[in-house]
Amino acid sequence: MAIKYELIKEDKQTGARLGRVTTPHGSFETPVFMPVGTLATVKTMSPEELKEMGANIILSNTYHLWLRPGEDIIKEAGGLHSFMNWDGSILTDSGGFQVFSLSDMRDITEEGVHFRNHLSGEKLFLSPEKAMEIQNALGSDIMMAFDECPPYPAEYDYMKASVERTSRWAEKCLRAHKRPDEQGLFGIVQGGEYEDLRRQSAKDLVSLDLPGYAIGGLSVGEPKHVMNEVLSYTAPLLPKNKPRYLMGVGSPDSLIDGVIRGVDMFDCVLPTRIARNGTCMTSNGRLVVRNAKFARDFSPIDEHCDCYTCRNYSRAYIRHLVKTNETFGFRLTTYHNLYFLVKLMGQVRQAIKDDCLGDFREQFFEQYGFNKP
Ligand SMILES: CNc1nc2c(CCc3ccc(C(F)(F)F)cc3)c3[nH]c(N)nc(=O)c3cc2[nH]1
Repeated sequence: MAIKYELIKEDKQTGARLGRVTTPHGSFETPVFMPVGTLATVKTMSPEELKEMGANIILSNTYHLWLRPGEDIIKEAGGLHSFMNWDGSILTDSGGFQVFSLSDMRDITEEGVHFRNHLSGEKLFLSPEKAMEIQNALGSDIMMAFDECPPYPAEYDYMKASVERTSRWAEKCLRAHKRPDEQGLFGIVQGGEYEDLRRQSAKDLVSLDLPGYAIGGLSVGEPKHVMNEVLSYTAPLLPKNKPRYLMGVGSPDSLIDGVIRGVDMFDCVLPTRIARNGTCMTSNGRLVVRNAKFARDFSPIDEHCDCYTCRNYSRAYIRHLVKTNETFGFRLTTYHNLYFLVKLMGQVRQAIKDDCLGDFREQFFEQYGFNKP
C-alpha cells in the first residue's frame, strides 16, 4: 500500500484530528503544512534546510515540470526525489489548475484540455492519462487526480457538468495508474459552493476507494466565510481513516480554521512568495522588513521565534539585504516564514493532544491580530 493514514486522536471540541501519513519516503504527522516547490525546488531553500526546519513533505507541479525540463529528463534522473536530492515525501498536483490559472487560450473537452504553453505559445493537450503518465515519471509519492477547478463564481449548470466530468476523469486516472504500489492517487472534490454538488462529487470519488482525498475549488477568490461553510459540510463527507488535503490554503487563520473543520494537509505559496518581497509572518502579525522604521532595529524578526534567522540576524541587517536585493536576505525571510508555519502546525497538533484547540485559536488570533475589525 503506497499511502497509509493512522488516525491518532479526534479533538473533543471540534472536527480536528491528529494523524500520521506514511509514504514510501517516510512519514509525517498531521495536521501538516507542505512547502510549495513548483520547479523542483522550494525557492532559495536547500533540502538540508527544509529537513532541519521540520518539513517532511513538499509539493511540486506536473504542469511546470512537464514544460521545463520535461518529465523525460526527470525520469532519466531516476525521478524527482533523486533529481532534486530530496528523500522526504513529494506530492504533485495534476496540472489542471495550473492550466486554468496560467494559460489563456484553452478548450475543455471530455478527453482533456487543449491550451497554449504559457511560455512558448505552442499548442498543448493535457488529459487524465497524460497527467498520470507525467506523475508516474516524476515518481511523486502522492499524485493528484486530473480535475477541473472552475472559476469562482460559476453557474450551477456549469458546475454540475464540470463535477460529473471531474468524476469521470478521476476514474480514467485510476485506470491509467501504472504504479499503484509506489504512488498514491488522491481524488479532488469539486462542486463550488453548491452543497448537493459537493455531496455528489464526494460520493463519486469515495466510491473509487482512493488512499486520500483533496478538497479543491476553494481559495479561488471566494470570501473566507464561504470557504469555511463549504469545508464544514464537505470534510465530514470524506472517510475518517484517510487524509484530507485542502488545496491552496495557507494563511495562518485559514490553516487553523481548516484544521478545526477536519482538514489534515495544507499547501500555500504565501510564505515563500511574500518572503521574496521582504514580508515576514510573526506571532504579532505581518512585518514588512524593508520598512524604514527597522533601519536601526537590531532585534530579531520575531522575538518569540527560535529559527536560524531569528537567532542570528537583526531586522536592520535583513532590511539592508532586502533593500539591496541580496539573495541571502530572501533566504533568511523564506527560512523564517516556512519555519513559522511548520512550527504553527506543531503547536496546533499539541493543542489537539491537549484538547485545547479552541482556546489556542482564540489566543493566536488575538495576538496575530485576526480579530481586529
Ligand atoms: C491558491 N488557491 C488554490 N490553489 C489550488 C490548487 C493548486 C494547489 C497547488 C499544488 C501544487 C503547487 C506546486 F506548485 F507546489 F506544485 C502549487 C499549488 C488546486 N489544484 C487542483 N488540482 N485542483 C484544485 O481545485 C485546486 C484549487 C486551488 N486553490
